[in-house]
Amino acid sequence: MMRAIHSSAIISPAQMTAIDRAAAGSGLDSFALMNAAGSAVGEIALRRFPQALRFVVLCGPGNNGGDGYIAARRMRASGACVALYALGDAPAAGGDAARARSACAMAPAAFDTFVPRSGDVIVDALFGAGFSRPVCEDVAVVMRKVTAMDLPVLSVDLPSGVDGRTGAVRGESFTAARTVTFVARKPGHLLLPGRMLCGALDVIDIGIPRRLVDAHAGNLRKNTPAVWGQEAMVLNAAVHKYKRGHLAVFSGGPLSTGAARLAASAGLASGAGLVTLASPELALQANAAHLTAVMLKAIDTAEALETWLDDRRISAFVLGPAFGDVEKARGFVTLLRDRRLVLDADGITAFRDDPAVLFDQFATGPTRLVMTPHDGEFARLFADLAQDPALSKIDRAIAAARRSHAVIVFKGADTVIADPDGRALVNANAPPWLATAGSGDVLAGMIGAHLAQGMPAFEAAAAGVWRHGDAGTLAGEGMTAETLVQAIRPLHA
Ligand SMILES: NC(=O)C1=CN([C@@H]2O[C@H](COP(=O)(O)OP(=O)(O)OC[C@H]3O[C@@H](n4cnc5c(N)ncnc54)[C@H](O)[C@@H]3O)[C@@H](O)[C@H]2O)[C@@H](O)CC1
Ligand SMILES: [K+]
Repeated sequence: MMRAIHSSAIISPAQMTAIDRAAAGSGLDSFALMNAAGSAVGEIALRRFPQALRFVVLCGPGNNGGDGYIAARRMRASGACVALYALGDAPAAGGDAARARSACAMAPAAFDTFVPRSGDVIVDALFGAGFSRPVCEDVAVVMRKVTAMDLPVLSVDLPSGVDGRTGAVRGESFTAARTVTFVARKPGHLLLPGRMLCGALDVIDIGIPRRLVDAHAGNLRKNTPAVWGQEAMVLNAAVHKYKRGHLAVFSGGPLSTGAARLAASAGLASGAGLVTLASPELALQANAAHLTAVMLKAIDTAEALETWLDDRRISAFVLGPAFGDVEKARGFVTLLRDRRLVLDADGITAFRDDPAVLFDQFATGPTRLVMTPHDGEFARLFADLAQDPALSKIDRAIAAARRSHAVIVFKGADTVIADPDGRALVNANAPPWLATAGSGDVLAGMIGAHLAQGMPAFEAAAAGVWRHGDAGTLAGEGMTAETLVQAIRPLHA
């Protein structure tokens, strides 16, 4: 009776409200939806926490609490021991939550009388989509006690205290062992710190027709191969090496060549047909000593680069990893402005004093620039966006992409990929050990390879981020950037 959803859509709490209204407008019974939601929660609680001596259902004043009352009824009907506590005022008369509360036929005790005890499993139905202000101290105290006693928490929709739009914690929150949400994931399930607090996530179909969801969902998705797989080039024996793309990676000076070599080898492993390291004269020896399949070319000056660029078969470029010379970086970017380019690290920092100089050069024509900033680099180019507390990481990435005419890969454990046209993806397959020296250089090379093969910039970036996470998982804990490159799987593995 309960169906899990496998869609990659992510919908904001506001979009969820619009979907809700549309469902009511099309004649769907909103109480039936609440019944489906609450029953699913009750069933999952029974199935996943058979060790419970007592289920404690904590109900808030809104519809999240309504789901809690239905769950309590469902669990009681199966013979489980259920205790019910209500926070704040009774739900508004005539609404679904009030109806759920009276249908439950259990009188809830006052929230402040709850004393957690060993063997309790907490069903957290305090706040969900309507969470609107920091939790008060009474609630925070209970949250801290439950966490300190290590009691399992099953959260309804979201761990209470987590903002569904941003993933931020307001005041205090539960740390859930599982979260059951409805219709689709919300940003708070994927963005940090929310993601760390959700535990395992169940996304349940409560019977809202797909057409209503599609009509109100925006352009936000979870990053999966389904999003970019169509654009991934189908490689076969007839494909000439130039058709698989020629990627060029710029090296730093003699004492900082490793980062660019990592990017270059990652580009080759990701499927570029040819990769050339463009190196300063002084670093040629150091680079040559470590390269085999990657080719080497001396490029010191803007003039040398300009001549080299006559070769239009060089189909994408990576500039930034340990590049060092920011003035040279700015000059090179100007020459590369009509080419497909991944700008990372020093390539981003080079424009910190006047980001518009960079953005203007990519303002017209197809989207061809991909930037891969971590938090610090993002703040250098987009200080106002980085500092605006009202914005989520998704909002920031989308605004930055619009402003810079570039695909933005806003890195972190919850990397967001955004296109200037408003599409965005949140990535969720990266293991924590991917945060290691050189990992970003590998990512830049992987995205470069996809650009070189002709994938559109957004899909090239998304595929790079996903394959990077996949390789990290395969390489395992203790990996280094070198073993990460070795773990990159073929595009069509
Ligand atoms: N289609 C849907 O959207 C469905 C929604 N359902 C449930 O409905 C929930 C949303 O319901 P609501 O919009 O009523 O919102 P909530 O129940 O999440 O919260 C709203 C209530 O909590 C209060 N509140 C917010 N923050 C507070 C704080 N820090 N301290 C004290 N009180 C606070 C508000 O004043 C309001 O009374 C979802 O999370 C989900 O659990 C389900 O019933 C299934 C159907
Ligand atoms: K909740």
